[in-house]
Amino acid sequence: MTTVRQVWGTGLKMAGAPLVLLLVGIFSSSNDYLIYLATATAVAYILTSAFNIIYGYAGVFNLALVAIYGLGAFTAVYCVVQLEWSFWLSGLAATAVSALVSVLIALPSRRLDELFLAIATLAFTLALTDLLIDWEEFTGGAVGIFAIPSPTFFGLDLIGGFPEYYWLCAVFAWAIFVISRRINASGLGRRFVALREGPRVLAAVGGSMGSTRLVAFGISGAFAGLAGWLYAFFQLSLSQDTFSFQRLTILLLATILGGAGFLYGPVVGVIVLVAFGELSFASGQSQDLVLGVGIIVLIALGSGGVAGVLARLGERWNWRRFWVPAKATGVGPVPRDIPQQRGESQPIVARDVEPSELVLSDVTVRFGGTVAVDGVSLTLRTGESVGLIGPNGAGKTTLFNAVTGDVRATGSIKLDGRELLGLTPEKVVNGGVARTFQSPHVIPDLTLIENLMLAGDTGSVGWWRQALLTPGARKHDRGVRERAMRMLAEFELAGRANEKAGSQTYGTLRLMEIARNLMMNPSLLLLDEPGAGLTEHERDEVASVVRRLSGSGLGVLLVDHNLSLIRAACDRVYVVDHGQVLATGTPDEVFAHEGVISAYLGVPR
Ligand SMILES: Nc1ncnc2c1ncn2[C@@H]1O[C@H](COP(=O)(O)OP(=O)(O)OP(=O)(O)O)[C@@H](O)[C@H]1O
Repeated sequence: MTTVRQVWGTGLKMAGAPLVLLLVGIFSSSNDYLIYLATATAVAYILTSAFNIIYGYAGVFNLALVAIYGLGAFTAVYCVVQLEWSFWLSGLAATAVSALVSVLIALPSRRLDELFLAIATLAFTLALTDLLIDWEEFTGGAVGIFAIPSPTFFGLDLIGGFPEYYWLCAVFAWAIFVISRRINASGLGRRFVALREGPRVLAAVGGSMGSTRLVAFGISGAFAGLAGWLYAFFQLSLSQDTFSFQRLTILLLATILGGAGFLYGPVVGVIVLVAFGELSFASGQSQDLVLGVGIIVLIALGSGGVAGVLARLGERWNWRRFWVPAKATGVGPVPRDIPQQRGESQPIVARDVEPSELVLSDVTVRFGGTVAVDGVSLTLRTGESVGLIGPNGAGKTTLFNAVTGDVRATGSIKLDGRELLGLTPEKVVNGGVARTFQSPHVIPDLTLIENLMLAGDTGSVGWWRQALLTPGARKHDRGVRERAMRMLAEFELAGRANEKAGSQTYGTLRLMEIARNLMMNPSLLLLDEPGAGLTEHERDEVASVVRRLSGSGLGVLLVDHNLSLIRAACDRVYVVDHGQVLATGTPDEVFAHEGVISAYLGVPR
């Protein structure tokens, strides 16, 4: 039974899209209007996929995409009409120019937050539109360009609106679908998800917001340029309408209505919008009215659009054995043959940790007039667990933030002699210092194994190999998945690998966050209040995990208010108060220290 289902699933996956495109082509080839509609739908699908990659997968609201599409269309026509290049070369040029310009837009805005980035891309659209209209040689100005020559392929005319041109567009639509699916199931897809769900999560797993954004802009720009090229030779005339605001609205609507972030979202969205368009045509209503109704439907569907509704229904009625659309997570099936229980005798980190030393000297952090950390010096070596305690507001988290590059500090923070001050959080993580947060930084919509796999790509294959899911990238991916499963087993979480992080207890999430950090093979681990909000049993589990971590060679710096956890887990303790080190020594020594007792009980020193 399983085998039949597997064969059916694989067959559907491999042959489903080409079969649908083939049937559409055969069915509509005898009718001019239907073939025109089918071709327009295929081109619109490619453009919508471009927006789905950048917005649906990576969460970047890039309003410049329609302008990039227009740029691709005009570049292709310029290459053919003015430079007399071949049709195919013009497609290559349109795709490359669009990808390049898209990356150039992203470059100055690498560190902007979402809203400002959206405004920046909108400003780019306005500027490019004006520029293109003024550049008459390139765009034909306000009038546009007419009489674009039809392409030929080995003597065969590919005239827009005729079946041959549909087949060309169908092949490209299929290729874009395959690439989108591969991105969806790759490490690159995971990075996009992390970017979408929170840049701090991305940095915590060693990814760079700036470069992940650049890749998303590049890929979506290339898709949009390709769509522009196909559109230009389909219409055989071009005007400013190619990148009008109405087209932008339709693009947004198709992506969000279909289901942003879902592989099948653009397919559904484009089909629904084409149906709406036909409805407006048949009923004699204006397209704006139909668009308005579309937006109302969109609001009624809630987030996730049509694909989201199908996914919710599928989960409720257990349609999983048939088909349920899945949102991009960058994860394939979870292996079943991995041990579910940890081996107590085995260390958590199954590798030799390189000896490492973190040395903080005279570290100071100021927030305006507040000195949160005031000249702190401490050391942490591999193979030891060190506690950092102090009353609320003493500066413990700020000190963590200084080490991990989350706040500016003065003084010196050296890892094996290399200065960490001034490095970005992802560079610190990639240098071997990982951390957890006071409230766990996880992606609630992803399962536990998916959350772990986000961190499994350090030192991995390049982004383009991941995007194309080459054999090397596939092998790497399988390795990451198996390692994530083993890591979950080490924390006795393997049984919950497929459960959403959002439905887990604090205790599970804290262990999962530690496991995710271990996926990056750090030398030193900073744990910020791992015992907060846990039951006594869960706190004992955390203490045992910390002991096992330092026993297997890692250096652990542990902040917590629970002194029995600190006593059970730590070899040495630093006590801070008002940003300064008050005492240091073994747990027994510091807990007997008068100044520590008065700081905790609030008695004047
Ligand atoms: N981003 C910030 N901007 C301004 N002040 C801050 C900021 N972060 C921390 N502070 C201040 O710095 C001081 C130290 O705060 P911090 O969170 O590091 O203390 P803590 O020891 O971790 O406390 P807790 O145990 O309650 O988590 C506090 O006075 C806090 O108000």
